[in-house]
Amino acid sequence: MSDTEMKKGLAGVVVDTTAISKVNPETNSLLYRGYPVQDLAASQPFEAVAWLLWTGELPTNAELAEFQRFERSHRALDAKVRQAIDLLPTDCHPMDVGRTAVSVLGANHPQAEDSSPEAELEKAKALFAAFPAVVAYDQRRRRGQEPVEPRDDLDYAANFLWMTFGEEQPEAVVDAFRVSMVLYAEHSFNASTFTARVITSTLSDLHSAVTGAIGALKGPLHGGANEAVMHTFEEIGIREDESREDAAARAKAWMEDALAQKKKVMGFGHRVYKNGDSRVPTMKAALDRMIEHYGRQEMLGLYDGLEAAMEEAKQIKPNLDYPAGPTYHLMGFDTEMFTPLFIASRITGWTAHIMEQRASNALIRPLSAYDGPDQRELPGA
Ligand SMILES: CC(=O)SCCNC(=O)CCNC(=O)[C@H](O)C(C)(C)COP(=O)(O)OP(=O)(O)OC[C@H]1O[C@@H](n2cnc3c(N)ncnc32)[C@H](O)[C@@H]1OP(=O)(O)O
Ligand SMILES: O=C([O-])CC(=O)C(=O)O
Repeated sequence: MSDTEMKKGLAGVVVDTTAISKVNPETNSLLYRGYPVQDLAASQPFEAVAWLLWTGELPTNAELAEFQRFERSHRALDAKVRQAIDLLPTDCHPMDVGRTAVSVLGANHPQAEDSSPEAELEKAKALFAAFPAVVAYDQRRRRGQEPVEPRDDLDYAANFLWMTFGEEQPEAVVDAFRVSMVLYAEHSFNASTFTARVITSTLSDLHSAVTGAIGALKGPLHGGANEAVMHTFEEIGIREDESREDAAARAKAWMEDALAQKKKVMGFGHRVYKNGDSRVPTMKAALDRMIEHYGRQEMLGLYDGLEAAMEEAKQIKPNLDYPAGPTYHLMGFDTEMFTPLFIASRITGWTAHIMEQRASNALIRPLSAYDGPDQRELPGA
């Protein structure tokens, strides 16, 4: 690329190095600090994956136990955050609630303006621990339900579901949720992470960078796609008593019609992976387990029908948001809450990148090619 060549959307441009994750479209693989993501999803608590992303190594048993103690003692919904959320309408988008909550947490953090590595790690851990209560509180207030206090005998994933639904969830459900958290945690220089890095590159603070990242994640071309996938399913119509075959046929017809109208269908395609998203097989397996658990074969029909029709027409593969959306639906989350779940997970990757950017900073400021009017004189001059 010459110095002046323009790359719209920065497609194909390498902006910096990172040691946090490796997205490899050739081998269709994703490594977090060298470990295949599917191996982490098969064996690690989400707390251990967060630690890995921040520090570069999996925690020892003692480190994990200490971090889990910290996480459990920082779970309760902050009173000021609760007040701020209560000022927001119950029909605003839950991503606005998440964005506001992080902003309030930043404004009230005693080390808000301390960007030392120790303070950054402390803030990342506290944010990781605090965010599930924001999602759970917001989900419940929208349903007119009282908040549920965290339980410190449950791990991150089990407690997240407990605070949201007020009932302990079966092991299979907790595990599928944990898997989704591990898979959503990190993906190199995606739009929201890049936003966090741009903000950090001005030497702004961690909570500002995460708040900006949430804004970038909200859009349907990025994290908002998991919500949009469910809107597609809802538009097609979810009929619990329908056979898998009938659901697939209706979904296929819907997709053919959408593509004939040149619509973009969320949950398909990816800027980096052109041959399938490395995380989809693991997330799809978790979805299959949920479909089995809840006895909802018609959901599989909708899933398969859309995927097959897209493959036939355009050979475009599903991305992670495609299996994640129906998984969260089956667990009982409202559709609008899906992208805040992505925030809860990606806080780990964002904050790891914020620390990496700060440790080796250069202001991120690309050039633009001007295509406005030539220099001209003011009228009457
Ligand atoms: C966790 C995540 O954030 S994963 C991404 C989540 N986002 C989505 O699911 C949104 C839907 N997908 C898309 O919009 C795109 O695939 C993106 C934005 C993710 C990546 O796009 P890009 O690499 O910029 O490719 P681009 O959008 O230019 O697509 C290339 C071609 O494939 C088509 N295409 C790509 N994705 C889709 C889709 N989901 N539905 C229909 N057509 C699509 C485009 O229309 C375009 O066709 P054309 O060349 O005939 O104009
Ligand atoms: O990498 C991307 O562009 C989007 C994505 O899949 C992610 O952030 O998980």
